[in-house]
Amino acid sequence: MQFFDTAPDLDALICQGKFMDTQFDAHRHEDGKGIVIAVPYGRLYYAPHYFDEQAADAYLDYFLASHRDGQPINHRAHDWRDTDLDTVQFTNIHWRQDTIKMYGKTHKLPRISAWYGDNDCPYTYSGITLNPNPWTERLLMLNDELAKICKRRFNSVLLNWYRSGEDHISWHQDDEKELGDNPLIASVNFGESRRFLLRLCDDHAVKLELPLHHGSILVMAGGLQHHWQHSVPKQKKVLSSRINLTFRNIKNPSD
Ligand SMILES: O=C(O)CCC(=O)C(=O)O
Ligand SMILES: [Fe+2]
Repeated sequence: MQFFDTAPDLDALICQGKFMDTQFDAHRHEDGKGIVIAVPYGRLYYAPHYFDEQAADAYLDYFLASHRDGQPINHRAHDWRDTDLDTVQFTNIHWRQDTIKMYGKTHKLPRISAWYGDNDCPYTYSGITLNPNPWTERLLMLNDELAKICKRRFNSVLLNWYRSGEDHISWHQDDEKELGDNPLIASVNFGESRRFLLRLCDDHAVKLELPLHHGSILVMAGGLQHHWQHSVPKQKKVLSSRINLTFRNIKNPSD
């Protein structure tokens, strides 16, 4: 698997107070690992290499640990695109390929997902309702790590597994009712780097691209989910896996 092997200098991401070649103000976060980018209606925390290579590798191995017919699968060498996942046992994560109904027809989502969280408050996502699995130790470790940045704990996490560059997520906003006003969403990434795109709903010319590398963290805050859309487009040349986790707070109807 090909990863970026040099941590880019955070200062190189900020050019005269702006993020790269954009018009958005940016400054270094006090943690020394990330930068804060101010955008209309919201702000982002972006740490391209929050976890070191070794820690990130261990997370990737954990999420994709699996076997078939009693034989362990080497997830890095395995071609997942041609694999029927019903024939694979995953050791740590209950991966599933969800379906979505559009114009009366059922379609498989172009990625594999899993939902984990505090209790059984169901969450409706892309028209499907998911009940969370109970937290695992490693997911709780990530939640604790995010608390350092976000100063809060999340009650749930959606895991997405992009088996190759064919898997993707189309333009959308995470603005479901259950997430409340101005939801804080923290994304953690392992495996292949993928392009993460943001655009203003009212003016698609106002946009931002952030590469999400192995071991990166991106936090979306403020009114971002109400005013911006985001997507992870197909990247035909990407042949192996990327795991993305988005930590969220789901409001209970009783809250
Ligand atoms: O894979 C990503 O980086 C984003 C996933 C996402 O936007 C979502 O699950 O809502
Ligand atoms: Fe999203």
